[in-house]
Amino acid sequence: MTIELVDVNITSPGRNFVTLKITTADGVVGWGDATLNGRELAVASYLSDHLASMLIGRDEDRIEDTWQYLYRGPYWRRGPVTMAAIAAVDMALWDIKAKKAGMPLYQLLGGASREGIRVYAHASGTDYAALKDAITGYEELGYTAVRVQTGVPGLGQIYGVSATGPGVRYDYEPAKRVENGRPSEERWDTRNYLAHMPGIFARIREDFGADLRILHDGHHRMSPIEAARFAKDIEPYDLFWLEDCTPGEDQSALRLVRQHSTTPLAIGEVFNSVFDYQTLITERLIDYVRSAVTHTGGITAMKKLLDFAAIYGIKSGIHGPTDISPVGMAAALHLDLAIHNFGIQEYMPHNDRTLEVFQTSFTFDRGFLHPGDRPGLGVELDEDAASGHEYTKAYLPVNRLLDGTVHDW
Ligand SMILES: O=C(O)[C@@H](O)[C@H](O)[C@H](O)CO
Ligand SMILES: [Mg+2]
Repeated sequence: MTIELVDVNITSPGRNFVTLKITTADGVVGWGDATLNGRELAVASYLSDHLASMLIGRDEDRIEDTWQYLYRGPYWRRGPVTMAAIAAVDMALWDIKAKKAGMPLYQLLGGASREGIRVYAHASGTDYAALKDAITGYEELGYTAVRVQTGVPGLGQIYGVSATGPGVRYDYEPAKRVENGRPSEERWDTRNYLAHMPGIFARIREDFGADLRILHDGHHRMSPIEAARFAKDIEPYDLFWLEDCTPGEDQSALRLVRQHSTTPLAIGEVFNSVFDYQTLITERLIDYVRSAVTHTGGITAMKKLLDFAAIYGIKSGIHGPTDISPVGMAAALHLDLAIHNFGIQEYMPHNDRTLEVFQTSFTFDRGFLHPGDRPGLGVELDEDAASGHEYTKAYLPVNRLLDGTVHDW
């Protein structure tokens, strides 16, 4: 059969999502996530202005060939806009193939390698007391792993710290609706941060014991030598991982961190190709691959990337904040269930408005997710519900040092 219709849906049920819909000549519908936080319309244009006409009339079953056609065909390669567009096509074609087979996608990827997918939650607090409450709340829900972020003395609102207090469902997402056409700004100081954080990890270990998996996101803010010192300082607290300690472009920066510390390292949410990992994987400079399926060329590309990582003993830690739509999240869960070298999955539940627009079949039970057994990815977009939420510009903040210098965000 052939691809008959290619539609791009933009909706904003609390935040912006771009979703690709591919319909075959015999009426099978596949969905793909094309959401690129803050640059949504660029991917939507890439899909509708450039890829749609290339897809119509193609055989929907030829997923690998379509991937290569879209990747190698246009001469220009890689980059988050291109790779998110290719990812959306790839997810939609896998959704169609699995629906036609009458199987949940993970069956086509080799079947389940585990019973459930261990996830980590986002816990934060402006001070330690609030952070402790947030962690306690997640433990009560059965979570076995939490990412912890906290306020730093001397700094105001900073990355990763929820504005909502304890008891309110944690729904932190730093992309803010834009009112004057520009993103908001935050201030940062790495010295204050480095002085403050080790004590926070010490208190968490004291209060929660040895079992809890503790993760932390450095958000690309440290220089190589700062990251090396930090990773070494926090070794006694046995982190599950330290994420994005140095800027994402600089693969060799992690050599220095590695030489000084055994704290496990994760990186990759801003990567979009296996080539961004070439040095990191072959030199074993990281422990977890953080790519999003949505931003790294889809299921076809992620499966190859994770198989490559497996040869070097490196595991998955697929990106899953709320700027990945439920379609992209489902793609991650099917991979997580099927691959051998699964590490952990990030899980930031979508808000109720998002879940009215995207009907999901994945389930959460005491710290573990399962993608469900509906044929395909298991997520359907309700186009009527989606049409009620108009696109609203939202950007991640810009980060500056205390003297005003623009810094990594
Ligand atoms: O690890 C994470 O989930 C974060 O780094 C988010 O991807 C980032 O704040 C953009 O939303
Ligand atoms: Mg991150």
